[in-house]
Amino acid sequence: MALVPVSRETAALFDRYVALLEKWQKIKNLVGPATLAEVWTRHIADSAQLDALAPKAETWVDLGSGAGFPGLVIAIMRREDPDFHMELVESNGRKCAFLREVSREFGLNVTVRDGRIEDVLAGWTAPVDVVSARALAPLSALLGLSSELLKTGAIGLFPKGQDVEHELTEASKYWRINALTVASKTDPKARIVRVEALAPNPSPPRS
Ligand SMILES: C[S@@+](CC[C@H](N)C(=O)[O-])C[C@H]1O[C@@H](n2cnc3c(N)ncnc32)[C@H](O)[C@@H]1O
Repeated sequence: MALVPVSRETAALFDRYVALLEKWQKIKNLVGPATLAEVWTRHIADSAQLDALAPKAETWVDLGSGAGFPGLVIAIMRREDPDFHMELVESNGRKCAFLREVSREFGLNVTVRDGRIEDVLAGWTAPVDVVSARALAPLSALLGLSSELLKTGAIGLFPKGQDVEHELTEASKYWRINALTVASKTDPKARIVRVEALAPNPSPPRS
């Protein structure tokens, strides 16, 4: 966690979170087994670095949360802010059970939406400050999934690997994107795309 320093209390909760993840992993296989050896850098710090990119966000929606990256990590960091609320959208029932268990045990202000992103967001009307997704889909598809939230003022935070420029070029065929990319603190080849505004490209390529 030297890459993304947190308070001693938050570090202690991360310890408990990792212990629960390791316990559940044995029977529920929540994350890629090879990634567990590097859980602190690969999952916890990699998720925690998003906090500083939206420090005033109060309502945050994390798509395809898996075992809680980045959504549950952010909810742990913001647990003392009474106005903060995290929505985790995940279609895998085992992962939802884990997300609910950690949220309940830590008393977090989290709602777990057990369902497909497309269905959960279809009827969404509440204002959202941030929409995030890590390791879910190419940027173009992420923008499609989250476009209604982004068009109504949410910012998007999408951690990406070394193909980020290609993904931005592809996505800009379909979208006018106002975005900046931020260097990752955990991986020198990775970047985080921060989408600040989105509109459809008026002349998308013909399919
Ligand atoms: C590769 S995992 C990434 C999990 C987590 N974001 C991370 O970075 O570790 C993708 C997750 O998205 C979920 N997922 C994929 N498509 C989905 C959909 N259409 N609706 C809801 N969840 C979805 C999967 O069940 C899986 O847990």
